[in-house]
Amino acid sequence: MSLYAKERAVAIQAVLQASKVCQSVFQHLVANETLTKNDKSPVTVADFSAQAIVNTYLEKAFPQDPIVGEEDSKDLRGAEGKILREKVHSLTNGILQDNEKLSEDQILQAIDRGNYAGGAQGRHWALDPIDGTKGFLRGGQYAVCLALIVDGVVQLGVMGTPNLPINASQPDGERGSLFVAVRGQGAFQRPFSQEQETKIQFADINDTKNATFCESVEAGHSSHDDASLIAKELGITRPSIRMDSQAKYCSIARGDADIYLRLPTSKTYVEKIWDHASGNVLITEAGGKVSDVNGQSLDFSVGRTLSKNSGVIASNATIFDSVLAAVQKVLKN
Ligand SMILES: Nc1ncnc2c1ncn2[C@@H]1O[C@H](COP(=O)(O)OS(=O)(=O)O)[C@@H](OP(=O)(O)O)[C@H]1O
Ligand SMILES: [Mg+2]
Ligand SMILES: [Mg+2]
Ligand SMILES: [Mg+2]
Repeated sequence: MSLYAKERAVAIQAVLQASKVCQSVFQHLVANETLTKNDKSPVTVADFSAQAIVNTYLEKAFPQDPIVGEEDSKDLRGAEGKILREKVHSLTNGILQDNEKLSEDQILQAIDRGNYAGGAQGRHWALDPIDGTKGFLRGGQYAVCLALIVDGVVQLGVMGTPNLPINASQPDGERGSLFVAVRGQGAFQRPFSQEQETKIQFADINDTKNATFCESVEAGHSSHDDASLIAKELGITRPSIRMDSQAKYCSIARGDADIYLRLPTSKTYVEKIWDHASGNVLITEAGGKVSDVNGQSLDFSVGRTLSKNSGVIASNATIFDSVLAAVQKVLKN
């Protein structure tokens, strides 16, 4: 049996079920189901349900493993949280099998298993139950992102992208893909609808002027102005692909585009490990390279955030040094 085979299988099942709950919530979504958290990012019933589902699957299979999850149950507790709690309860159980159903208390506990502080020792999971919540709300791209970190290094990443076309050249075709990578074992994609996996890799590219780059839809998450200066520096003439969520990592890893740019918009924002862990191993296993804007590897060993890093860039290994040089030239000016 290959290394992390059980973790891989459990993570796939957990992400698939969580992705289904997100699809189901979207179908039932009404505007007032959305909460706004203090950091001004929206959080929905689906974020909570997806975290409850993934954490429940992980607890069953790996009861000793701690989890760093984005959400906590604070807004679901007490009289104030009653309506939301009931919605999360019924939607979560709507996806789980009869023998898996959870009480309200079990859901709150499952969500709060995501409170681990992270760190350099041993193994833990990093979970973003919905990455790109804003994309989810606008019917755009979002991703359920789960990664296993061992002694500070990401070893396994699984992402579910319910709205991403399985084949980028057929944008109106079937949607819903899983992306899976284990360190040293390659990167793969499969549709939600069947288990057959296909190996994926970056597009062949030798000259940056033929590249396409991906960036956030939200200018507040990655500087669009700096990205356009970097594109000019690299001779890129194609328009950028603006896409919500870690689906950007999936897109470049399978060759739909070539470069991922996440350029700091403020000196104070610190990236979260769950926003980059699964993408990190997917990029490497698909033949790419990833670093922060200073050329440093992302350090997943320092807790819940990437406090030693600033921004993220990723691309095919062949053009990576040129991309990094252009990023540094623009950001130094
Ligand atoms: N200021 C700032 N800078 C950088 N990143 C930020 C910032 N604020 C929020 N976030 C995080 O961005 C996550 C969404 O990722 P993207 O920016 O790629 O998607 S999007 O275009 O914004 O939807 C989003 O993840 P989710 O909350 O899981 O959606 C946030 O963790
Ligand atoms: Mg969020
Ligand atoms: Mg996120
Ligand atoms: Mg999220």
